[in-house]
Amino acid sequence: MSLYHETAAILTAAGPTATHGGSLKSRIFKDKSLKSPPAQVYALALETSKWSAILKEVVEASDLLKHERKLTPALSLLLTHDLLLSKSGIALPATHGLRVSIERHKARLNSEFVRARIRRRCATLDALRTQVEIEARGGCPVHPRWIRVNTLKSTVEEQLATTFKGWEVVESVAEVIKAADAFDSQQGQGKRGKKVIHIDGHIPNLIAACPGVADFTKTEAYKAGKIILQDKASCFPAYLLDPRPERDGDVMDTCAAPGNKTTHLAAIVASRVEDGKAVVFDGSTSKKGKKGGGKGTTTTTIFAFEKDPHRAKTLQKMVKTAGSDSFTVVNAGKDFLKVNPLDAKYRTVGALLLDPSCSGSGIVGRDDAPTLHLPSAPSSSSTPSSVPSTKANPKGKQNNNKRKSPPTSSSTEAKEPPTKVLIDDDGVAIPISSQADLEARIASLASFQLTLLQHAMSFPAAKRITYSTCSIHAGENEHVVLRALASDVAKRRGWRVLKREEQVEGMRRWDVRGEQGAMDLEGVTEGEGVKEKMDEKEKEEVRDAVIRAYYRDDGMGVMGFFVAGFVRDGTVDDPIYTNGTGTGAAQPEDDEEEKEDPEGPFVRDEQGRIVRDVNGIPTLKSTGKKAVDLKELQGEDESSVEYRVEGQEEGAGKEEPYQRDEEGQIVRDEEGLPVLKEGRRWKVVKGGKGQKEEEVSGEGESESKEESSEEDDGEWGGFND
Ligand SMILES: C[S@@+](CC[C@H](N)C(=O)[O-])C[C@H]1O[C@@H](n2cnc3c(N)ncnc32)[C@H](O)[C@@H]1O
Repeated sequence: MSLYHETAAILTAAGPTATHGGSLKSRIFKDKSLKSPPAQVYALALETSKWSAILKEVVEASDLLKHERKLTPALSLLLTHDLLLSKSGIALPATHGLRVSIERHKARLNSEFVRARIRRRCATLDALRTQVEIEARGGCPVHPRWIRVNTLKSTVEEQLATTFKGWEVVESVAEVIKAADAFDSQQGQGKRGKKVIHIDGHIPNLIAACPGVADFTKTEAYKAGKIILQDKASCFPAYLLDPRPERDGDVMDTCAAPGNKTTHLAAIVASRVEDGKAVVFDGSTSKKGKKGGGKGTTTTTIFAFEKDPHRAKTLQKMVKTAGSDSFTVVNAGKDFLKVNPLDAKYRTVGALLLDPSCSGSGIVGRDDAPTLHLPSAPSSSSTPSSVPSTKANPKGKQNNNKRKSPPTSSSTEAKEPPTKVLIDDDGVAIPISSQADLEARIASLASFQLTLLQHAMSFPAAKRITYSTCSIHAGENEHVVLRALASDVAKRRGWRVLKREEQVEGMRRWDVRGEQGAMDLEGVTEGEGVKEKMDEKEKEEVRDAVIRAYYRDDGMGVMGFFVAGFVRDGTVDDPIYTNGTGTGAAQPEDDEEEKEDPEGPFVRDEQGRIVRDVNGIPTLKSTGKKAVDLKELQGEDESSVEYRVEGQEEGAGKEEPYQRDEEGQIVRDEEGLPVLKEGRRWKVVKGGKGQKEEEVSGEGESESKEESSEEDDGEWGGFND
């Protein structure tokens, strides 16, 4: 198969029927069956897609597909591209059938191409080239290359002296954008970008560099994890979350791969260093009741979850390269929704970053193919002429009226492609052919995003959350925030939005805030409480609190993005965490018992606290003796337990479980109770045949439940909100 056939197959597989498989680049580079060099296939596919709107006009106006019935629409685009735009022409031998079939129409194709350029008011091919590049990025100018210096491994100073040695540091991002624009208009002419960088004024340790100078992925700094290529807007969530070990304890990144934000969190957490250790949590007051009475000098843990096992591998690699693996636990292939917030492992998680899958509509101009415009194939009834018509469409108009009816095709490629293929940020391609399609897709994503956010809100010690998307749709952004705030879990637990004046300095100064139009709540259904409960003042507070970024010519040079912060002060808490389930929630353990059992069966001290021995076992008021140690019973085989029913003869009616002495007498302890055979234990139950109701209530039960939750793997059946 030729380069052209292989590329055509790849391009058309990304069309209407493709719903998965990742970005164009990853599909090509992972395709082991390709005979042509993947880089060549990718360059051809990408460039032809960029030019396809113009090439489609050229192919249709010249009737190429009518005359060359062996050509498919995709092949015609690829060959025309190389014929008209590639310096080296068509990459086939001069006698190759495909090459011949296109070159015999060269004059006609050329003149249609000139017409297409003039229609676009471009005096030169270079001007047209610039226009095509801008259109391919959705009408936006080229952006700087954003580079985050990973402070776990390097410093801005070190990078200026090494990776950016010889680069000029300019005062504003606007100067970098200007240089980037200049480079953009010269693309394809072998020109390089200008060596200028700007140190960002909003996000610490972030650099904007002019593209087209260096391939940073090839630098030593990149390979060593000293620099990370991450758009400025994508740095907002971790920076806004502002995790502080002494205040927030452990941190969770709930949807983590590939790991840009996980590693950013790690760098921020570690930047709180004072004593050489990565992170120190002092186990202060709000953590009362934790195992061991607080973590003392334990390092903070970042728990990262990634549902997709393949993406999780990238995450693991990135965490390691960034040097944060010693305090990041990667839960590979783990669905965050199945994580039990009450699991003891997560009882000190105070800050969560939620960056779920979204429509990706803010990512324009990323390394993927723009929409492919395929020319219509001729209907099977039309008669091909053997020679190219030089008179078709003499006025140079677009030949749209030639085919008023939908194209009938002999080739599957001839099908009209969907209006747009929405490639979400996980690389999933969804054909969107109507506004209704788009709305349905956004609604489905929003419902999943809201579920994740409510789940994050249910973690007992959580006090801070950021929610972010790289979407521009209000349905995935402001609406999710408003719906989450109106939800039961938010109300019950006292979650509110992190106001602008409470945000970290750089984010406070970022002026692009929530969309006014989004506050009309168009598309949000009645009944969720948002429309009913939220007044205008509250909505305005939210609008000013949330942060947006747009991929457009606004001088910011960033991708489309959205982030909101949530906080709760922790004085309001959910009864589920304080009803004696022993989850380590904000309420002290003894208070929980107080609620459960105001009088209680246990001996108390003068302050009303239950008296316990070193093992935490309380003393029964009724007997003055220790309550039965359920902890020891935990995990034992039921058959090893002998139930002694109050008021009954011990062991009555059962196979004898007691020890006997040499004379055959039952061995008894000082209280007269028979001593059980080895491996057997007493358990006291209240009267009644076969009942196994434990005499020790409340706390004992909660202890055993807590233990078992510590042992499980954190999988969770769901939070019934
Ligand atoms: C937008 S990406 C995250 C990007 C990442 N935060 C970064 O900055 O590198 C969303 C990720 O969440 C993962 N994901 C989606 N649903 C998830 C879930 N329920 N639990 C864990 N991961 C999930 C997806 O597989 C995808 O890798």
